[in-house]
Amino acid sequence: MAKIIYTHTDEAPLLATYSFLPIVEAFAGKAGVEVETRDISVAARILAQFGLADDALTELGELAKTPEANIIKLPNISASIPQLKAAIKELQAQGFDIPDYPESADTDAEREIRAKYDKVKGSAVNPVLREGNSDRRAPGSVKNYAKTHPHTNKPFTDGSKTNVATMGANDFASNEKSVTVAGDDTLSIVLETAAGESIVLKDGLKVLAGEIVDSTKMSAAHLQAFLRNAVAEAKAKDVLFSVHLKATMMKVSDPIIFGHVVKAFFADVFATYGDDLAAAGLSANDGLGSILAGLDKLANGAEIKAAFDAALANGPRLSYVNSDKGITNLHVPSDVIVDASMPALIRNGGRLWGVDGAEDDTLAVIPDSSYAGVFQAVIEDVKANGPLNPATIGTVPNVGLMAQAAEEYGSHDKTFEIAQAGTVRILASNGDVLIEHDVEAGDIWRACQTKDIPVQDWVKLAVTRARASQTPAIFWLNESRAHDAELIKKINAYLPEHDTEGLEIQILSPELATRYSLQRMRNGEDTISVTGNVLRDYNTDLFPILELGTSAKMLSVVPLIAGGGLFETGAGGSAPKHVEQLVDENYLRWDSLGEFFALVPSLEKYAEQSGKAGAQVLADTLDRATGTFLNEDRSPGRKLGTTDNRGSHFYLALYWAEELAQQSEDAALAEAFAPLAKQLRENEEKIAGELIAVQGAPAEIGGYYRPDADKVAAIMRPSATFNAALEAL
Ligand SMILES: NC(=O)C1=CN([C@@H]2O[C@H](COP(=O)(O)OP(=O)(O)OC[C@H]3O[C@@H](n4cnc5c(N)ncnc54)[C@H](OP(=O)(O)O)[C@@H]3O)[C@@H](O)[C@H]2O)C=CC1
Ligand SMILES: O=C(O)CCC(=O)C(=O)O
Ligand SMILES: [Mg+2]
Repeated sequence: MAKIIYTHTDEAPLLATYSFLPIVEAFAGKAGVEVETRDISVAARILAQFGLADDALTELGELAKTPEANIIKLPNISASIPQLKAAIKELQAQGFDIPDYPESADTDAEREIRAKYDKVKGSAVNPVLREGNSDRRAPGSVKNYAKTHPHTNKPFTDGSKTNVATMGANDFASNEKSVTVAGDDTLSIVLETAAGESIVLKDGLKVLAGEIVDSTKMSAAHLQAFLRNAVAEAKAKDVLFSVHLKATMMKVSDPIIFGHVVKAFFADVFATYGDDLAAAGLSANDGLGSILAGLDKLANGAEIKAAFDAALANGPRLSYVNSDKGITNLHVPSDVIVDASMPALIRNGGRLWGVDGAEDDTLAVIPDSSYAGVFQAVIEDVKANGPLNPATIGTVPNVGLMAQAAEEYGSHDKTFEIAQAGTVRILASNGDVLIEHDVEAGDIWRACQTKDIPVQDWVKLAVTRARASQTPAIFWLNESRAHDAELIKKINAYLPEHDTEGLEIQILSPELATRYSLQRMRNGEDTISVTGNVLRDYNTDLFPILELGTSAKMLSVVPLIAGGGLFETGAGGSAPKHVEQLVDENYLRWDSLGEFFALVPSLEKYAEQSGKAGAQVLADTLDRATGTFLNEDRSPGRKLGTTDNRGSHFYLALYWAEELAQQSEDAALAEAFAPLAKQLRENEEKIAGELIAVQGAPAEIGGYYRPDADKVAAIMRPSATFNAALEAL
């Protein structure tokens, strides 16, 4: 039977769910729309590994491959190792019998535990559920709202020293090699060491005919040299030093690169004390925060702490995530995530925050050059032409290739920090060498796969969106990159299968595509970016943050290849700092517009799947209610004493109930909702008052990764009047 699955995730979206889901359930129930929930939070996923919770993620991953899928997916934590350890500790404290994260994996038992936790680590949900390509855009109503209520993109100062530093050679971009396999096969990845030993890194790697396979490496020696130069450059130019990686989504490669940055920034400390730190199991990959927290275990911990302090004082000035709490850019690998951090920097006039909280120009280090040029191109444009004006600029929606773990999403089990020098080869089952790279110890080698069906679907989606919105579509691909060159061949083969008459469709390198899109944007024109997986991620924070101030207001749909729907909420993340604010002052700034937008196509899909016309009425009325919500400016404010997330849900419920009461397609629904609409309208001031009255005091939720359900429900639903009205529906 048709049903909508609403996911419980983490952090701010989870808190918001405790307020919004009861409204959804009450409204859906009246139209006979079945809503179920599944818990895919990092805590639940850990417990599932040890048989202590249902494995909802595997279940939903299977469902996503069927036409029945109708899943609403809120942002979830892609956990770094420090986050994973914190979650484990919290669950143990709550009485769950789960093992510690093994620092080393020397025994079979340790390896087994490590393997379980590795399944939870990093971007573990999205690649499983995203069995389709991505369609993310700002709905017209949101774009119009942004034009009439523009946020501020600050100007860069004259002579701003902010720039991106990137390798440009000896990195993933420049070392890439790629092939398209002719037939179905099973590949293996083998390292032949300089001493002549063959080590199988991975075998049983199934590929399908027409699949693009690529591999590449980042040279550790060149990465270190690049980073030492970048540290020196930041010092010489007297700007802040900041690094921008994706240690969550690129869960194997990027924490290693992050570790190199920590070691380069604190080169002298590691030269003197590196062995002591390693012996104590303190890894640079986990960040400065983890190292500092573990120093008290060491006999010479105080001495090492003093060395870190001296390095911080003498090195280039480091950028800070939270200067009040002394949290630097290098503290936690998951604190600064490039998709959100670079646009936030650009929106802020190219400035980040230093040790004293003061803003300054920064050297933004993005080691791999595959996509760093996109951010540099935006910076150069804004320096030359001034900030982008949200009141007048066009929009850049995205069609992104990500289905079936396309591109970097599929690299997790094929990324290796090479232990010994030699040659890594990808071998066909008949022994043919498909790709090979010479490697040194410490190099990061990785392979990606991109299946043909997702590429066909992506090209089709691009043409469909270009046609539907009468907007040029630009494929952001660099013909001199090996993988992109293979993709371009496919695009040239598949585009003629579609009616592209009268449409502008081009292939431009990411840098040129950025400049072209920005130029059109400044003319008020729209341009679809059709990209691979990583640029999908980057562009769907970059452009929304510049256009709308946030990516929370995006419509984010994943038409699943098997025919079902995955409806994501917004394009941003789980906003950890919002949880902090709720706990400190009982105020939740999370904007649920993404959830409202997701629910409309989900209800439409349900109507199609179940044949229940009432679901379509719910969708249509919710769509109109969301329009009123925007017109009436009911999104949460940022400050205490204004409507927060809970208040915004009340207003949505009010407008939705009124739309339902007024519509004439379904008389029974109109009748059912008339009393609720009346009651909410009559009690508007009282309910809004009850929701604001609780603000200002700390809120205890009984956990961070697995908060206490009753406590959160009480905190997120504090209006007795509103609760009673919903109850009576
Ligand atoms: N789809 C998914 O599952 C995603 C998950 N993540 C995960 O989220 C975590 C945090 O990632 P991070 O990169 O810091 O990104 P976040 O988006 O969580 O944080 C950056 C900022 O985005 C803004 N923001 C995002 N969504 C909303 C919203 N609905 N309402 C209001 N503001 C919002 C806030 O910025 P401001 O102050 O400027 O308003 C927020 O502080 C990580 O674990 C990451 O892996 C990240 C991206 C997507
Ligand atoms: O999968 C992840 O880790 C994050 C994904 C993300 O940032 C996005 O989809 O925009
Ligand atoms: Mg993203």
